[in-house]
Amino acid sequence: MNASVEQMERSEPRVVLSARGLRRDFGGFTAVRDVDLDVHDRRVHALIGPNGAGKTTVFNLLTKFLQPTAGKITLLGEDITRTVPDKVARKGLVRSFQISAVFPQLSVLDNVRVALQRKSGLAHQFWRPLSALNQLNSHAENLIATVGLTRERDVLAADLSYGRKRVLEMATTLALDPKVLLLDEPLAGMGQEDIGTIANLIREVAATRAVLMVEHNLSVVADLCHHVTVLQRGEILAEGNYDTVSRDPRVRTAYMGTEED
Ligand SMILES: Nc1ncnc2c1ncn2[C@@H]1O[C@H](COP(=O)(O)OP(=O)(O)OP(=O)(O)O)[C@@H](O)[C@H]1O
Repeated sequence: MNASVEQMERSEPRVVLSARGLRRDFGGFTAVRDVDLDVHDRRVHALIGPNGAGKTTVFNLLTKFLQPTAGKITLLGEDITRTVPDKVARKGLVRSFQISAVFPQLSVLDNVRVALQRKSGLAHQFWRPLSALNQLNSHAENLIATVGLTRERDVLAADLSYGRKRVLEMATTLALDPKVLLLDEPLAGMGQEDIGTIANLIREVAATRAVLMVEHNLSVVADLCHHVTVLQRGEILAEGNYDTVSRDPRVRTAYMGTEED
């Protein structure tokens, strides 16, 4: 490792995505209010809170699927408050399970190749046969190995179990090489074995990028996340590492009766 890389590894990770004074009104109802958020490179950041707290709305605001009523959003130092979703994704802010569609009638390999094709700008060559994607093969094989799907390489996506499908979605998302990865309840509906696989994958993925995730499974949040932001009724109730927020009496009250911990 050269000296500058080593220094970067040791230094405090930089903020890659930030929001200031984020607010969203729906008619007379304020779903998100005064939200300040800093998401750091090489860190897993969780957004948690009881049902209706505003987590999905914050995700939709950050990915520009919703326009904020007020506030500012910055990605890699650039103001993206008024940028359209497609452009935000191309700048490196990608929400998994959003634009990374999995095609059921394509194999695992072809799904990843198609995703890589989009990233490489070959997408406009749609009239070419699938064999035109061969140049992307080795990259696709690497990605499939990274997520642990090598054995299922030639299996149709439709024939994968639910958990393995989510792993494939992760691969197609990573094909876009996001700088900031937003994961919407990545462990929802999964069995214990798949939870372990996806959790390890998220940890690996965050070694080279930022991850912001909405997650209800608090033991996974405790295990995986460096930083936790707790929302309640659209506002930030508490933030810090899991130990700090889980000991906060306000957080315990907010969760009382909705989560066991
Ligand atoms: N398009 C909309 N129009 C009106 N109200 C909305 C709209 N979208 C969300 N809301 C309201 O905003 C509040 C926050 O909703 P949001 O879906 O962001 O919460 P959440 O924390 O993601 O909840 P959950 O954990 O249940 O998914 C809720 O009261 C919801 O009813």
